[in-house]
Amino acid sequence: MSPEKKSPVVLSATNVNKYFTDPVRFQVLKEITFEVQRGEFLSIVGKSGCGKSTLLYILSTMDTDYEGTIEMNGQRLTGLSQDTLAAFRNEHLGFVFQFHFLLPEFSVLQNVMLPALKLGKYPRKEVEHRAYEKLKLVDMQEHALKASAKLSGGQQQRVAIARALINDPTIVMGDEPTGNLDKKNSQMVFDIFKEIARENGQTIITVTHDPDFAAGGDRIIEMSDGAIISHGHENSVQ
Ligand SMILES: Nc1ncnc2c1ncn2[C@@H]1O[C@H](COP(=O)(O)OP(=O)(O)OP(=O)(O)O)[C@@H](O)[C@H]1O
Repeated sequence: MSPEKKSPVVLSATNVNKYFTDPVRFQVLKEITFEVQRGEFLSIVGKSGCGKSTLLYILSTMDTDYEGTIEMNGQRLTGLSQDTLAAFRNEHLGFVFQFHFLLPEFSVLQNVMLPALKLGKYPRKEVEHRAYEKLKLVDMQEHALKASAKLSGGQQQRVAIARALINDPTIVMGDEPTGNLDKKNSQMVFDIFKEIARENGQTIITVTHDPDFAAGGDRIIEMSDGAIISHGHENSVQ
């Protein structure tokens, strides 16, 4: 693809280093530098212990104890206060984990509405309308009024995706989002991610051990021993 056709960069990490000191000091991330484009579906892979989750935790803005620079949406995030980062996260980032972390006693609809109520950008009625839209996207609208604890694992993960999407995040981050799912549900999660990247230009950054999931995206970054050893092929994001 020619450079002028490239989508804008939504995330850049520059010379990111991280050390753990317990029980002994060791460098867990080594000079991590890469960019991610708008609408790109990126997977980060590598052997267990190579530093994938540590990197994702930094990209998620939850870990601020690192060297180097992280920028997202053209904004330098490194050095910002915890409050500013929390507000940034809620507005611009969505998270899907291996375990869904839904509040079991709340309804599906309430779980999905929560991040939008916290954002405070829309009146409650509008939030409810948006939540139904996101539930429709993941084909869970018929379960909106059920307690989330009453759903199957795959259904709960789809609700967790709807919750991650409620504020229309620029970037959706996943840490093993299919790690706990069977093949059919994994495919469903993959299809939803693919659709929002293509249709809405949302960027997907996922740490995964699932080779099919990684292979179906636009690009694979491979890590080994705290460093990026392959940036993957030039993707075809328009
Ligand atoms: N809080 C911590 N303190 C000290 N060492 C840690 C801490 N968290 C992780 N580690 C170590 O850092 C290394 C990278 O861990 P990380 O969880 O990022 O790897 P990973 O690639 O995500 O592994 P997996 O695929 O098994 O989830 C591992 O050696 C791990 O034991």
